Amino acid sequence: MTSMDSHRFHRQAVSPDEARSRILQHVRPLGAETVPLGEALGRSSAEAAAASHPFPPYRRSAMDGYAVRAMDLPDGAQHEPAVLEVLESLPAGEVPKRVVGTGQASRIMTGAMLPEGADTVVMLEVTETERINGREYVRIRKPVAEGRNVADIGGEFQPGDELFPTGRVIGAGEVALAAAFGHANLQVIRRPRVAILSTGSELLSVDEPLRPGKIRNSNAVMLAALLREAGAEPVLLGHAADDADRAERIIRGALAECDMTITTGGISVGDQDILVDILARWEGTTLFNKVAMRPGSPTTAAVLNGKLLLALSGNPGASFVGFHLFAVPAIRTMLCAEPQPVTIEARLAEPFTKVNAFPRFIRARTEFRDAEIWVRPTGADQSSLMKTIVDADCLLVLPPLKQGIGEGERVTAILLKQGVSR
Ligand SMILES: Nc1nc2c(c(=O)[nH]1)N[C@H]1C(S)=C(S)[C@@H](COP(=O)(O)OP(=O)(O)OC[C@H]3O[C@@H](n4cnc5c(N)ncnc54)[C@H](O)[C@@H]3O)O[C@H]1N2
Ligand code: MOO
Repeated sequence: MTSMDSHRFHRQAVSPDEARSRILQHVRPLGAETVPLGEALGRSSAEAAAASHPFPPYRRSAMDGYAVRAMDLPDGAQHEPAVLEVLESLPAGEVPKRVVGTGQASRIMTGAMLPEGADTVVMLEVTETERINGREYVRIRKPVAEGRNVADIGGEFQPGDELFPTGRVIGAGEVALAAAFGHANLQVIRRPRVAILSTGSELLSVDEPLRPGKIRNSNAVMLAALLREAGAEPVLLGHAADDADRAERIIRGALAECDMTITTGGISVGDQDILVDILARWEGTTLFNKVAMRPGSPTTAAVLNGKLLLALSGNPGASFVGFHLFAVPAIRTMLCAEPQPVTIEARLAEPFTKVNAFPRFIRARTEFRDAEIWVRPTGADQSSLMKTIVDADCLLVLPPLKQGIGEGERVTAILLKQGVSR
C-alpha cells in the first residue's frame, strides 16, 4: 500500500441504520403529475382523496325482492301471512314514482333506489305473488327485521371521509374508489428517474458474445427491474470501463439529469476501483464509504448539488442487498411513502453456521408452516452469487454472532416486496 492509496483503506464504517439515515437526510418527496385513472395503477397518490358525496348516494336495495314497511310483516307470534299490494316494479337505475304506504310493497331489484315509505327489503325467495281482481299482491309469511337488505345513504362513505392517503400506492381498490367518486384523472407523484451505470472493464452488453475474462452486465437489468418494482423509472446508462475520467463525466451528467444515480462496481480497495478515486477528488460530499454489514461492506453514498449517488458493490448479491437497504428507502421517500423497511419476526428454517463479525443480510425466502412464518436462506451466503437472488422474498437479518444460530431460533427478516404503502 502506498500513501496515494490511503483513501482506499482508511474508511470509517457506519451501521446500516446510520447509513440509511444519512441518505434520507438528502432526499425529498417529488412533485405531482396528473394521469388518467386507467394509468394510475402502481403509482403513488400525490393527494389524500376524500369522498365528495355520500356513498351509496341513495338508499338502495341489496337484494332482489320487495320493498316493504317492516311493521306490515307478520311478527314472530302471528301465523297469518301479510298480503301486500304491489305498486310498481323498480329495476336498478329507475327513480320510484310511488310512496309505499300501509299494506303496500314495490317489487325492487338489487341496486335500485328504495321508494319512500319502505324501510325493508324481503328477498324474492321468501315471497309468493298472486293476482286478485286484476291487481298484483305479494304474500310474505315470515317476519323480516326493519332495515334488512337496505343500504343507507352514506352507509359506506360520508362526505369528507378519507378514500386513501397521500403516498398510497394505487391498487385495484383505490382505482375503484376513485372511479366511484368521479376522478377520471388522479394526481400522482412523479416517478423518480434513477440512472444506473455499471462500471468495470470486464463487462459486456447482454447481447454480446462471451469473451475470455469478460462477463455480461447483469446488474443493470437487475437494478432496472428492482427500480420498476419500487415505483421508479430506470435510466439505463449501460456500462463504463474502469476509466475514472470518463466514468466521472457520465456520473456528473446523470446526477444533473436524474433524481438519483446508482452505480455498481469499483468501490473496493482494488487498483481499478475508480469510484473511490472519483469521490476522493470531487467537490461533492461523501456520506459514508463503508457499512458495518455483509454483504456490501464497501457500499458508498455521496451527494453532489443535492443529488444522491449510491455506489453499490459490483457483486450481484451485494448490490441486490444494498439496493433494498438504501435505494428503496430513498425512492419511497421521494414517493411520500414510509421509508423504513418492513420487518417480520420468524423462525429460522435451517441452521446458520457461519461466524459473523458484522450484521448479515441474507437472501432468504419465507415459508408458512405450523401457523408460523419460517425463513430459509435461498443458498450459500456469498455476495458474488446471482442464483440466491432468484427466490428471495426477504432478507434474513442476523446480528454479529460468535457461533452459529440453530434451526427454529427466532429471527428478524426484512420483507422485500413492499407493494402497499403504510
Ligand atoms: N483486498 C480486498 N478486496 C476486496 C475487498 C476488500 O475489502 N479487500 N472487499 C470485497 C468485497 S466485500 C466486495 S463486495 C467487493 C466489492 O467490489 P467492487 O464493488 O469494487 O466491485 P468490482 O470489484 O467492480 O466487482 C466485484 C465482482 O462483481 C462483478 N461485477 C461487477 N459489475 C458487474 C455487473 N454489472 N454485472 C455482473 N457482475 C458484475 C465483477 O466482475 C466482480 O466479480 O470487493 C471485494 N474485494
Ligand atoms: O461485502 Mo462483500 O459484498 O461481502 O462481498
